[in-house]
Amino acid sequence: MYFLFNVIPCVLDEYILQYIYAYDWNNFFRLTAVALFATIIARWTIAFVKQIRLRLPPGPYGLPFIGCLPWLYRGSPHSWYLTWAKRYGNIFSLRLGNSLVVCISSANILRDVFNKSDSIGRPKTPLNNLLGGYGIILSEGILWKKQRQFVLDKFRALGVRLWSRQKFENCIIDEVQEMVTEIAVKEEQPQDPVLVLGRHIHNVICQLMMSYRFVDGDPQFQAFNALVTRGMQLFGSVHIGEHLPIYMRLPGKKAVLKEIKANLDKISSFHEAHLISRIEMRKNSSMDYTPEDLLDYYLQEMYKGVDGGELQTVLEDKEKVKQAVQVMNDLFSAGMETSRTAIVWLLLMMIREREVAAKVREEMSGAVEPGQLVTLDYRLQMPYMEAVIFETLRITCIVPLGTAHVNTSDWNVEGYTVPAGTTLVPLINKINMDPELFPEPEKFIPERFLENNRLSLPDHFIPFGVGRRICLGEQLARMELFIFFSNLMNNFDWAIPEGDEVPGLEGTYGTIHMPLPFKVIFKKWP
Ligand code: HEM
Repeated sequence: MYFLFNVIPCVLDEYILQYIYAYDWNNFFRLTAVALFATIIARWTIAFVKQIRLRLPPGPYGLPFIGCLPWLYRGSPHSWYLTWAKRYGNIFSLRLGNSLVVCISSANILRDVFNKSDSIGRPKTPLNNLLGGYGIILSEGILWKKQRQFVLDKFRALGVRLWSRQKFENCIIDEVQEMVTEIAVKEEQPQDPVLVLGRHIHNVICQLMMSYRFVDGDPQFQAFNALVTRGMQLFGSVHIGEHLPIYMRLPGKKAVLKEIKANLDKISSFHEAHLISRIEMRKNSSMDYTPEDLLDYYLQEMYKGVDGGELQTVLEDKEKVKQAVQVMNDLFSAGMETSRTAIVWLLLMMIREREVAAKVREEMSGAVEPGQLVTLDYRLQMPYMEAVIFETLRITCIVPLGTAHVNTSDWNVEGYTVPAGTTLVPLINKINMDPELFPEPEKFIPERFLENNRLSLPDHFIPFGVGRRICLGEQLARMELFIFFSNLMNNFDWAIPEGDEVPGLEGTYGTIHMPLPFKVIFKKWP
C-alpha cells in the first residue's frame, strides 16, 4: 500500500509527469490529425487502385478499416443500399469491416450467379459460427446439398404441395378454422393481428416438423416466443460484429455472445426434447412405420445401417441429434416470421386498398358461398386473389436483402472481378421497385401479375430468392398465404380502430420488413 500510494506517484511525478507537462500538446494533436488524414488518404488510394487493378465492381470507398459500416448503422441499411445502387448500377461493391460485399440488383445477374455450384457458401461471421455449420440455412457443401434435397423430398411426401387435396392442406385448414372461431369471439374488439396469427402459423410448422400443436394460452408457447424475441434483440445489438470481429472483443460483447448461445441452446432444447421422446416412442417399434412428420423421417435415417439411408454419409460426420435439431430450428426461424408478416401485410393492404378488397370479394363470390371454407381446390378460380398476394409480396418486400451468399472461387461477372470469399447480397427490394420492370412501382396493381385472367409471374420477380438456395419453404408459404388470406376475406371485413392511424408501408427493417404495430377490428362479413 505504501508503495502504491507513495512511491509510485513520486516516481511518476518526477520522471514522467514533467515530460507530460512540458509537452506541446497542440503539436501532438496536430500531428495525430495529420497522421489520421494521411492514413485515410492512403487507404482510399489503395482501395481505389485495388478497385481499378482487380476490376472490382464500382462502389463507395468508405473509411479505413471499417469501410461503409458507419453509413449502414446510421440509418436504415436498406435505404443506403438503394442509394448506392442508383449511383453505381446493378452491381456494386463496398467494404464492411473485414468483408468485401458485392450487391446485385438485377434478377438476371442474380439468376446467373446464384445458379453456379460455387455460389452456395455463407458468410463466416462470429454469430454464424455459433451454429457450427449445422442445420440447413448456414450449412454448406455436401451436407447442405443432401440435407436440402432430403427435406424437399420429405415435404413433398408429407403433402406440402400447392395443388389441391394434399394431405398437409388439412393441417393448415384446422388452424385456419380455429383462428376464425377465435376472431369471431372477439369480434368488434381491437385485436393485434400478429397475436391473432402467431400461434396458428407456428402450429403449421410444428405439425409438419413433429406433429405437435400448441393450444390457446399454452405457457410453453409464450416462453418459446419470449426466447425468440430476446434472441432477435441480442442479435440486433451486436450486428456490427458480423463484419468486424474485433467489435466482439469490446467490453460487454462477450457476455452478449454468451447469452445468445444460451438462448439458442434453450430454443434447441425444446426441439431436442421432442426428438428424444420420439426416439423413446419408436424404440420398440420396427423402423418400417409410415413416417408422419419430418422428425420421423430423420429418425429413420439416423437408425438405418451405415450405407442404407439417403443422409447416412453426411450424418455420420455430424452429431446426428444436433443436426436434426438445428434443421428444425432453421425451418422454424425461416418459416414462422416470414409467413406471418406476409399475412399481416395483406390485412393492412386490404385496409389501404378498398377497391382491391372489393374486387377480391367479387371474384370470391363467383366461386364460394360467404363463410364457406376456401381450400386449395378454389385456387384456379381465384387468380385475382393470388395476384393480390404476390403484389403484396412485391410492394412490401418481406425479405428485402434475401440471405447473403459467398462465392467459393473467383468469378468474372459483367466484366468485373468478384474474388472468392466475397459476400453477395441480392437487393430484392431494388428489383421490386424498378419502374422498368414494374411500371408505377409505388402503386398497388395486382393486375400486373395477371395474363388472360390467369396468374403470371415474370422471371424478374423473385420474392423467394433465386438459384440453388431459393427458399425451401416456397410451396408451404404459398399454401399458407392462400388458405389463411382467402378464409379471412370470406369470413370478415376489418378496419383500424377509430382514432388510430393507418400505418404506411415504411415499417421497420431488419432481416424481415415488418409493418409498424397496429390493431384491427374484425366484423363478420357479409
Ligand atoms: C412469405 C414467406 C417467405 C418468404 C418471402 C421467403 C423468402 C426467402 C428468401 C428470400 C430466402 C433466401 C434465398 C437465398 O438464400 O438466396 C429464403 C430462404 C429459406 N427459406 Fe424462405 N421465405 C418464406 C417462407 C418460408 C417458409 C414457410 C419456410 C419453411 C419451411 C422457409 C424456409 C426457408 C429456408 C430453409 C431457407 C434457406 C434455404 C437454403 O439455405 O438452402 N421459408 N426464404
